[in-house]
Amino acid sequence: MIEAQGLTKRYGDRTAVDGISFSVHPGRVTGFLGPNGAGKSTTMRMLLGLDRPTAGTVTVNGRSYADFPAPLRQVGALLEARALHPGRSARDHLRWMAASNGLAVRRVDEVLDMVGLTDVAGQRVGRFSLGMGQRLGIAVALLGDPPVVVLDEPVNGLDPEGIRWVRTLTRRLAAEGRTVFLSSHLMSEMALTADHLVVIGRGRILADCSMADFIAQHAASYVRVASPQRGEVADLLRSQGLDVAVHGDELRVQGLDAAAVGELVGRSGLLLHELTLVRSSLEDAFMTLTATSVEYSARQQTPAGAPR
Ligand SMILES: Nc1ncnc2c1ncn2[C@@H]1O[C@H](COP(=O)(O)OP(=O)(O)OP(=O)(O)O)[C@@H](O)[C@H]1O
Repeated sequence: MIEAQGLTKRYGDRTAVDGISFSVHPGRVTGFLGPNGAGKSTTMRMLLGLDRPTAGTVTVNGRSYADFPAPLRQVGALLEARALHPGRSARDHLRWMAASNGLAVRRVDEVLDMVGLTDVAGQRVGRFSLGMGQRLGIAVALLGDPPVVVLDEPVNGLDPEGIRWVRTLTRRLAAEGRTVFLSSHLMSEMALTADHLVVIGRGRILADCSMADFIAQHAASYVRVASPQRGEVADLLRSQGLDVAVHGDELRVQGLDAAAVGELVGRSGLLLHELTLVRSSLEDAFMTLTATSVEYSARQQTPAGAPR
């Protein structure tokens, strides 16, 4: 389990992470979301002992990363493209990582197989594509068979097959009882992968809840209604106290489920051509929740003198 308590990082007068507390539990995939500059990478770097908190703590199974005698056995991590020796082969890179961390060299072929790099294991990593480099980074993360796996943007540079592979892999790691903590900009992918979400904006926690609760709380679903008698249907639904918005040829109705809307209209004898429950996506929910954080960071990044 990963636990952050009052975790804070300041760079000069800029607060990148502002006193956040959260827990990442084993047996499920926890997604870590936030707009650009929200503090995700800084949090992950502190978790992995690459940056020192200004205040607060972050621990893995009760200990700081720096206190683990063999960290790769405890926490496997993929951060943004790591420095690889371009002349070394993928297999040699993994062997070197295994040897320098006291891990069994036979594990190298197992992880090469797990990430689908067996056929190219002898090639120099300098000639690897971005996606192959990501797979190698994931192989390093899994080398020590760790109970906790932290992946920052693991699907970057992967093709659709690779993206699906990361989804299956992370879900399997969680099903094996591991703690899986994952960031991604691909919302549709995160919606399919994560069970739980921690969302940050401007260095603070905006949400820490299940995926289902997040979507239910932060984006509204509605019933799409199409009818040749649109005006009468709208009047009827409004007379029942429902919220009805007109969008082109369709009505968007909130306050009742599709079956109940259909029964109401059906009893009145009016005609219906379409009745569909439209569920909001994770992306809608994320945009709603983080709108202010995004505006803030957009303003922050406007160059001096540029029109606003
Ligand atoms: N070494 C540093 N020195 C100064 N400021 C930094 C440093 N690292 C990060 N920051 C600032 O801290 C804030 C959080 O950055 P961080 O990279 O953690 O965000 P992020 O959520 O990972 O964003 P992205 O999705 O763009 O990677 C940003 O405002 C960033 O400019």
